[in-house]
Amino acid sequence: MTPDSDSRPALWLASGSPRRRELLEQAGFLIAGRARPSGEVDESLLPGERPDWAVLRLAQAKLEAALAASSLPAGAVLLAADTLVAGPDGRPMGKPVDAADAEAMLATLSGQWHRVITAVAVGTGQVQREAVVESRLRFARLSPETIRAYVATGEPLDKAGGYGLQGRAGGFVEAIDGDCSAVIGLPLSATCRLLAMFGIRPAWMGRGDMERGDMDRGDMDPSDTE
Ligand SMILES: Cc1cn([C@H]2C[C@H](O)[C@@H](COP(=O)(O)OP(=O)(O)OP(=O)(O)O)O2)c(=O)[nH]c1=O
Repeated sequence: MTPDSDSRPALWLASGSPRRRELLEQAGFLIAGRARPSGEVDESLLPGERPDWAVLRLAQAKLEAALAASSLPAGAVLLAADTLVAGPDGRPMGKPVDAADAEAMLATLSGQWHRVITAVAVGTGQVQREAVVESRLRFARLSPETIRAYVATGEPLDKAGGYGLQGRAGGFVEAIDGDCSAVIGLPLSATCRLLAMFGIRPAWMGRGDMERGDMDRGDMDPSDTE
């Protein structure tokens, strides 16, 4: 899809995460392009910051940085997100800095319940809306050999908490209470709801449905909502 010449809403990704792109495409959204941030977004956490506050702050910061980069076409609706793991003691875990850090994270999660929290922010230069979705997962006990071998695959290094539910670490998860898509990086149900507020729906729904306004998620003006 090319940038909209007629100002119809078009989805632009303020994210470089391949998982987020795949999840949106899997749900049937057309992605007009990637909106790159105006500068580097500092993802470091504030002292004592709660993980649910941190993901919201960071998703908003990513969205704002991309909105600040000019040259987006009229009708561009941007989407950004952030995911953090909150360890068994509640402390936030971002992406591991190296293999040793990944091993330490996985040892902390071994045999324990923990939370994965994702915030998604959607908006234009005028209006932004956000959602925060939290899931709980319990890991099986992981031996040091399992942890070492898993980290050696390289899979954990670009993922919060040092694992990918959608990958080899799917075998570590004994129980999950929440939204799998949110764990992988983008809560699809909440995202569909937010995008619908901006007039963006999956391509398979067709524009006829949008124009008739007969879908349950309503094409509302996001500025009319709380
Ligand atoms: C827990 C978990 C995280 N992740 C990923 C999702 C996110 O990409 C990543 C968390 O890092 P983020 O900082 O949220 O995102 P990102 O840097 O990958 O991408 P961007 O900021 O450009 O949008 O961890 C998985 O893929 N699977 C999982 O099971």
